[in-house]
Amino acid sequence: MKTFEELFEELQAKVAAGDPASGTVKAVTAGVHAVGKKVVEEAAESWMAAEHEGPERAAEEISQLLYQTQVLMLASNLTLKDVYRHL
Ligand SMILES: N=c1c2ncn([C@@H]3O[C@H](COP(=O)(O)OP(=O)(O)OP(=O)(O)O)[C@@H](O)[C@H]3O)c2ncn1[C@@H]1O[C@H](COP(=O)(O)O)[C@@H](O)[C@H]1O
Repeated sequence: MKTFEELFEELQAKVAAGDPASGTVKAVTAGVHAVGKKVVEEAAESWMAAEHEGPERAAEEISQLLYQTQVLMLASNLTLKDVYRHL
């Protein structure tokens, strides 16, 4: 189990190191357009799971949405602080 902050720190380190085994590095390299599509896909899957598939499936899809959101932040050179200041 990891928190939102711990996951972002892990992904940031993988991107900074250019870890060749990392799916995140590949996704960030693919760019904002490709990552943005994954965010929209996971948002739709989260909605459908919450409405039709029950809480466990919804939690699973929402975790993927949070992950893809962090990938979009990295592809956009945004930090958690950049986002948190709008909360
Ligand atoms: N939380 C995630 C995570 N959630 C989703 N994904 C990836 O995002 C992609 C989602 O693709 P798909 O939409 O095709 O997913 P799917 O299998 O169809 O699943 P559904 O959306 O249909 O349910 C897959 O490649 C998943 O592996 C994730 N990849 C990584 N992480 C975390 O990021 C860390 C670093 O990962 P790497 O960068 O790959 O080392 C890992 O330790 C994990 O903690």
